[in-house]
Amino acid sequence: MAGNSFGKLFNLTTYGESHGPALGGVIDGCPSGIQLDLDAIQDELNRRKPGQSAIVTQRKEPDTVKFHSGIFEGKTTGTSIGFVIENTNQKSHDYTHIKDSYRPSHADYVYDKKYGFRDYRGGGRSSARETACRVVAGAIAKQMLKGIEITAYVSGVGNVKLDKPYTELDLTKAESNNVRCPDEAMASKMETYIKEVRSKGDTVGGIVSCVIKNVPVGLGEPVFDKLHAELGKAMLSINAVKGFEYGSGFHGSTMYGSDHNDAFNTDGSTKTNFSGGIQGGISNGMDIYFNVAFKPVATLIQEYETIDKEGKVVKMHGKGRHDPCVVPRAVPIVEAMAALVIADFYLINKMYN
Ligand SMILES: Cc1cc2nc3c(=O)[nH]c(=O)nc-3n(C[C@H](O)[C@H](O)[C@H](O)COP(=O)(O)O)c2cc1C
Repeated sequence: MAGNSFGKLFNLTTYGESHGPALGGVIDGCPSGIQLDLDAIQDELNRRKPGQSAIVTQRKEPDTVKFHSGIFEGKTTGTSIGFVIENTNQKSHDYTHIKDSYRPSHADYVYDKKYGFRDYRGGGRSSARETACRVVAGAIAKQMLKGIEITAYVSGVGNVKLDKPYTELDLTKAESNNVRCPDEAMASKMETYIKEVRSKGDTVGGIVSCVIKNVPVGLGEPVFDKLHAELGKAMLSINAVKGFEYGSGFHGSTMYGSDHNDAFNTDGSTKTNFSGGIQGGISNGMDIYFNVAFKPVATLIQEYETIDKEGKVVKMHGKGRHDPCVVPRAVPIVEAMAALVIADFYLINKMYN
C-alpha cells in the first residue's frame, strides 16, 4: 500500500492494522538534541485513546507507546525514531459479520476492489487506530516547536453548535469535559446529544476547530505547497473528515472585499484576521485558525441493508465497539496533524530560506 508517509523533512511513516499485534511508526528528519518529555507524549495518546469516557468506543486499549530508537538519555539523536503501540484488546470475533459484506460508507468495498482482499478485522488499515501513530509524531513535533501553541477543541456536534469565534473562548477549558468543548454549557448539551444518538445505535458528526498561535512569518511555500493546502491535506487525510476551511472559509464568499480585507497595523500585524494567518500560502504571523468537519461514522448498531461480495442484498447489524461521535477523540489528532505540517515547514524554512 503506497502513501503510508507524511511530510517532506519531518517525515512520519506508519504501519499496523486495528486488530494486528501492534501499530507503529518511524519518524525521520527530527533534528538531534531535542529534550523530549515522554510523559507528555503519552498524555497526548491518552487524549485519543478508546475507552477514555462514556461517550466514546468502549474498546479498552492502554495505547502505551514504546520507543525503540532515535532517543538517548531523553534527547533525540537525529536518527530515525521508531516506536510501537501494542494492540491488546482486539476481540476480533466481533467482526466476522463484515468479512463477506460491506458496511455502507466505510472502506470495506473499495479496499476489496482495489487490493483483491482485506484484513476485515475492525477495518484493518482503514481503522482510525492508525491515527495513534500520528499523535505520537505530532507530540514530538509540538515539543520541537517550542513557543508555538496548537489548540484544538470541539465546536459542533450535529446541529449543537458553538457559534462563537475562538477569540471569545477560554481555550484552556477545552480539556475540562468529555466532549472537549471549552464552553461548559454547550459541552453538556453536546454530551447529552451524543448519548441520545448512541442509545439509538446511530452516529452523529461534528466539527473540530483549531488555533495555532505564535507562528513566525514566512512558513509555507508560494505555489503548490501553500501552508493552507498542506494543512488541508493533513486534515483531509484523517479518517471520516469531510471538510476543511480556514480563516473566513466558506463564510468569506458572502462578504464584500471592503469588509474582508485585513487592514494593517504599522508593525505588519493586521486589525482583523479573515485571512486566517495565511496570505499567498505563507504565514503572516497572525493566528492560524481552521475548522475540520467530521461525518457521522459508518458503523451503526442497528439493522440495515447492504450488499455482500456477490452483490446480493443482505441485512447487516453492526456489532463491536464503535464511536457514536468521533470529534472528542479527533481533537488530539487534528492538533497532531497541524504540528506535523508546521514542523515540516519550520525545517524547510531553516534549510532553504
Ligand atoms: C477517532 C476516530 C474514530 C473512529 N471510529 C470509528 C468507529 O468506531 N466506527 C466507524 O465506522 N468508523 C470510525 N471512524 C471513521 C472510519 O475510520 C472512516 O470512516 C473509514 O475509514 C472510512 O473512511 P472515510 O470516512 O474517510 O471515507 C473513526 C474515525 C476517527 C477519526
